[in-house]
Amino acid sequence: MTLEDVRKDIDKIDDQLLVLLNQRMNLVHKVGEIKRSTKAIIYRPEREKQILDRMNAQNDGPLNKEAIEAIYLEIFAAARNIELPERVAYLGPEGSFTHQAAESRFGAMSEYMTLPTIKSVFEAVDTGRAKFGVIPIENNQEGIVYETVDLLNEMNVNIAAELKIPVHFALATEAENPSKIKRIYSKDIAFRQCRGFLNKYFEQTHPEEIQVESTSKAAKLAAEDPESAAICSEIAAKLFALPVLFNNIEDNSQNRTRFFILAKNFVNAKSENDKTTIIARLPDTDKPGVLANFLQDFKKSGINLTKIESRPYKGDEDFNFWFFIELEGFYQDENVEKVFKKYKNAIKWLGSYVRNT
Ligand SMILES: O=C(O)C(=O)C[C@]1(C(=O)O)C=C[C@@H](O)C=C1
Repeated sequence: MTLEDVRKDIDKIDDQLLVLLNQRMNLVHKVGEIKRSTKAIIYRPEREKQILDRMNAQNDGPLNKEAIEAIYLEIFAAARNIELPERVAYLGPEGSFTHQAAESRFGAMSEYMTLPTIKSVFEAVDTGRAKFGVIPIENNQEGIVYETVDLLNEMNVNIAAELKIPVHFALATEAENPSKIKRIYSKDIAFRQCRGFLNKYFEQTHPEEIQVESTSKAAKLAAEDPESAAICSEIAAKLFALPVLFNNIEDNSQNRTRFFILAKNFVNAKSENDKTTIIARLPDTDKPGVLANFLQDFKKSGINLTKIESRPYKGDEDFNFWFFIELEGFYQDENVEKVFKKYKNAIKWLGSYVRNT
């Protein structure tokens, strides 16, 4: 078979794929009409997960799980846009890891709002300027983002979904090789996380390290200065058409960030593998046993708590704390409901959503 022949066969398959994709989108359009008449929610992460699991179970390659997911997430995003175009706000700047996270879930067709602070993303969702908001909640190396936790306590928005993405840094530059690089731009945390790489490749030349407020700003500056490089995300390098010289230069390749997708008045349907996030404002936490008894009630009901963080009441003179808590299960599960009922005045439910591994 010649290259021409194979390409002809590929064209035939693409023709069929397009017909099938459009048939799928016609059905999605019908789903949209049904949902509009019943005022049902468009974004159904648990249904998307169910489809992905079904596809992966019957897949026998050569596409791997990640490739299937990437293709299908783009199909779902296009489908949601056909049902109803939804605006997505995310913590910028463009090219940030949050941008990457937002695109991985909402695809290329969605309308995005790039906002400068976590608070402004919450406000955009709260006021309806955006249907969804994407913000970081924690990094597995650096810990929790307290600003996000505090805003979840203060504002009234729900968690519609979580997603975790690997944090990979690239060295992007117009320079041909590391010896020509005189300056490196990046964020303090990125310099810290790539120290091993920097020591190895720049042991002789010691370029100046210039700290800027974001890795996308670093990419922008490096794109204007051929004697420099940026440590940035791949998406930022792409945005400023900056060639990537080295990929995955972080010392710890396990580095992952978890994001929440926020929405107003959002309730998921139960899936097979749910998590729930709540805030607990227990009275009298300075008295012995209050917190212990509360935690015991979860244990007695067989509920696994996966996270607990304590936060101070702002403006409070005493040392009282409220708690950010995550647990396994769905808010309507009998055992979860029972504990929630007992503490109904102390618990603020933020969301139950399908677990993203
Ligand atoms: O099944 C639905 O509820 C749909 O809206 C369809 C669909 C899909 O493309 O399969 C699209 C969006 C939802 O998030 C889940 C699934």
